[in-house]
Amino acid sequence: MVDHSIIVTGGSQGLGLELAKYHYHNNTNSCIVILSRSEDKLINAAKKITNDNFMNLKEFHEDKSRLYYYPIDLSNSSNVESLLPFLTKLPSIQRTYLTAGGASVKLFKDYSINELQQGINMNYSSSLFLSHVILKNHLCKHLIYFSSEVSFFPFIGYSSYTPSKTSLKSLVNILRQEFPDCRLTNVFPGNFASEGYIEENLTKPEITKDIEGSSKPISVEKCREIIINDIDKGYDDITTDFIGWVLMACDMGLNKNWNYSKFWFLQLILGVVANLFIIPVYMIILKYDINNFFKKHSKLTDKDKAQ
Ligand SMILES: NC(=O)C1=CN([C@@H]2O[C@H](COP(=O)(O)OP(=O)(O)OC[C@H]3O[C@@H](n4cnc5c(N)ncnc54)[C@H](OP(=O)(O)O)[C@@H]3O)[C@@H](O)[C@H]2O)C=CC1
Ligand SMILES: CCCCCCCCCCCCCCCC(=O)[C@@H](N)CO
Repeated sequence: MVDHSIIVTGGSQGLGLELAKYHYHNNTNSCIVILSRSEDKLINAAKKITNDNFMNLKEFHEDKSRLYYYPIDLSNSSNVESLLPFLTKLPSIQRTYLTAGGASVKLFKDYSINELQQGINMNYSSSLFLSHVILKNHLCKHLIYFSSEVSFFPFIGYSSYTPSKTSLKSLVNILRQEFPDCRLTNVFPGNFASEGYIEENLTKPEITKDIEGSSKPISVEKCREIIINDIDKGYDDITTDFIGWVLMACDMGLNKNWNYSKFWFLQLILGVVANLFIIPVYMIILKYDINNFFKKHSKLTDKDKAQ
């Protein structure tokens, strides 16, 4: 008997698909809805989750299927508002995973204006608008946001991505105050080997790879396991590797009263000590490395010009 629903945005690939698959097989009394832009990708994902027992949410029929897909660009505010009638038809929504997002990683000068707009759309608007529809209409009491470890520490290469992920973190802190009855989880993943991650690595500058080297990519399954375990234990600020935990410690500041993360008190102390003694040294070394990167770069482009 289906008695609740779980929504997963970005459910057509990567971590979103993995979360949908997990809940479909482990919560057999739930109805799962996956959302993303591409209908083809959604249908392929639905086939991976269940061989043929899935439907378009527009034809919702609780007794016929437990898996629904809905093609939608979640960064389009009027599209998102028009989802409301479909969402209200669902059995009570227990969790909403706002997984949609993704990074294109290169130097600022190498983006087109359109790519910069896409960065905001995918990583901020896509979670902002759906949260509004859900919270305003009391449709779900547990929303899970996907920021990133980069939201604690912005660095070269991620200019089209990090500012939006930091905005999400800030949004969640405000919404926790405005919706005290709701559980708002913020996940800050480190690298994990999804389709999106493989693609971003094709353009990622060497210096960016060097800086983020301590966040070794884990598998999508492992990432899902860490997140679900932490959610089940009651944590609401979740990182997926050690460097993420350290970076969160350094960033706690005014958030500390709203942070519910693993060993948060230890984090708070470590953060104070690291900000005083370790980070300033690290930042000097980083500045030196970035200078060298640009020197090497300009030598290479000079060579190009000479040829
Ligand atoms: N992989 C990593 O190393 C890390 C990832 N993250 C974050 O975790 C989340 C999942 O990452 P990952 O699995 O790698 O992502 P992928 O890039 O592999 O997949 C992104 C998903 O988001 C969907 N999507 C993108 N834009 C929109 C939109 N405007 N409307 C609706 N759906 C959209 C895509 O589907 P479609 O193309 O069909 O729209 C796709 O299903 C993302 O938010 C990402 O930023 C955070 C830290 C590290
Ligand atoms: C003591 C202080 C030392 C500071 C060391 C800095 C290390 C930075 C690690 C950042 C890892 C970022 C992983 C997430 C990347 C991401 O979100 C994308 N891959 C998206 O797909």
